[in-house]
Amino acid sequence: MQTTRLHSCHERKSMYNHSHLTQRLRRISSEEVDVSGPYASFLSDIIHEGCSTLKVTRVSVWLFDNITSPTQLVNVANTDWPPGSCPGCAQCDDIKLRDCLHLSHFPSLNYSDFPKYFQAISSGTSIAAECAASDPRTFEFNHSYLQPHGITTMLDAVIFKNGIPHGVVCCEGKTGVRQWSGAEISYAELIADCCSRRLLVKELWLLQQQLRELAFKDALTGLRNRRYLMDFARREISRHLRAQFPLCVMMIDIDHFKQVNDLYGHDVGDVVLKNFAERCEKALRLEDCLCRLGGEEFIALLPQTPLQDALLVAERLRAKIAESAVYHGALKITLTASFGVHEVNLHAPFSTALKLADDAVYQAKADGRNRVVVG
Ligand SMILES: Nc1nc2c(ncn2[C@@H]2O[C@H](COP(=O)(O)OP(=O)(O)OP(=O)(O)O)[C@@H](O)[C@H]2O)c(=O)[nH]1
Repeated sequence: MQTTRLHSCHERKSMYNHSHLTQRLRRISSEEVDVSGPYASFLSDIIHEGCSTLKVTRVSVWLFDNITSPTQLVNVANTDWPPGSCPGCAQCDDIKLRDCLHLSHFPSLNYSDFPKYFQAISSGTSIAAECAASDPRTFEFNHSYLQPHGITTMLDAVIFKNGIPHGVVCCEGKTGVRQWSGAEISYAELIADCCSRRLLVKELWLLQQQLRELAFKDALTGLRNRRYLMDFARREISRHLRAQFPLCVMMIDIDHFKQVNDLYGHDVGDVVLKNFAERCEKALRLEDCLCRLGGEEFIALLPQTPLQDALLVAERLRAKIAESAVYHGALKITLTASFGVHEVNLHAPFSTALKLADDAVYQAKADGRNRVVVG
């Protein structure tokens, strides 16, 4: 036998409202197309929507400082703040806003001041505090916050990360004791879920950025690596072709570096390589791209530089390296380097330029080292 459950008029209305509200929220949350952008603006949009829909005074997002053993809740979004700003740095542009999310700019609550509230959030259950002043989970705010601001009722939905409570979306009202309906609680939870998803996307994006950074970086010196050089050169060649600018490569190879390792050990060799890279980087322009090709071999791409100028740069750097020593503890290590300079034929493959610069280094070594040769 089939049983039919008849919904009361109130329930039907509430169900209709709920589905109508969640549709709006789902639409907003689907608008997060540019995941590289600051998530603060996404959080701001979603809590403003929540504020007007739930007809509350304020909605804010708070995240634990440490998910496994939280000591603070940090307020990262608040409908009271003007869009695109955060309280500590009103001048912050989007980049800074994105970067300052973990800094002390934001208001925070300490576990020691509000232990019951922290414990309630850590339980993972939403807090529908009809009367915030008397609810055992929120009464700790009474004298310092609820009374001074006239807040009477609170609805807090927990934000999860990998199934563990990570923060809270806090909705506050001033309209006396308020009985929160199931639909309203679900709605607040949906806002919290949208926040957790956006936070996860943000983290994945940051990880991806870090991986990309690592893929193009030489681990020892922190300089760019060969992979970066090839990509950078492709773009620079195209730019230089269009503008008809000259482009030069300067290959640098430390002389007798094997002796440094043999005499002082590989660790000291590493220190010398790092120091060498720093000295070269300091001597070059910011727009010059210095990379470590591997071992004791480096290369710099010198944009908008004719051959004569590149030769001057190489000669200046060669002299500087030969004149100054590397100090490591009591050790004083002197170095020289051989240089191969070549003006890139913008119509030929970049690998040809690399080969010719390499040949010039080889020639410099053959001619006695510590010199600059044109390739
Ligand atoms: N410490 C250290 N040594 C490295 C690293 N990569 C390569 N080397 C060493 O660099 C040395 C390069 O030696 P060679 O290719 O013979 O060149 P060289 O001794 O500089 O001699 P010339 O180039 O002919 O002047 C080798 O001993 C490598 O082991 C590194 O990351 N750290």
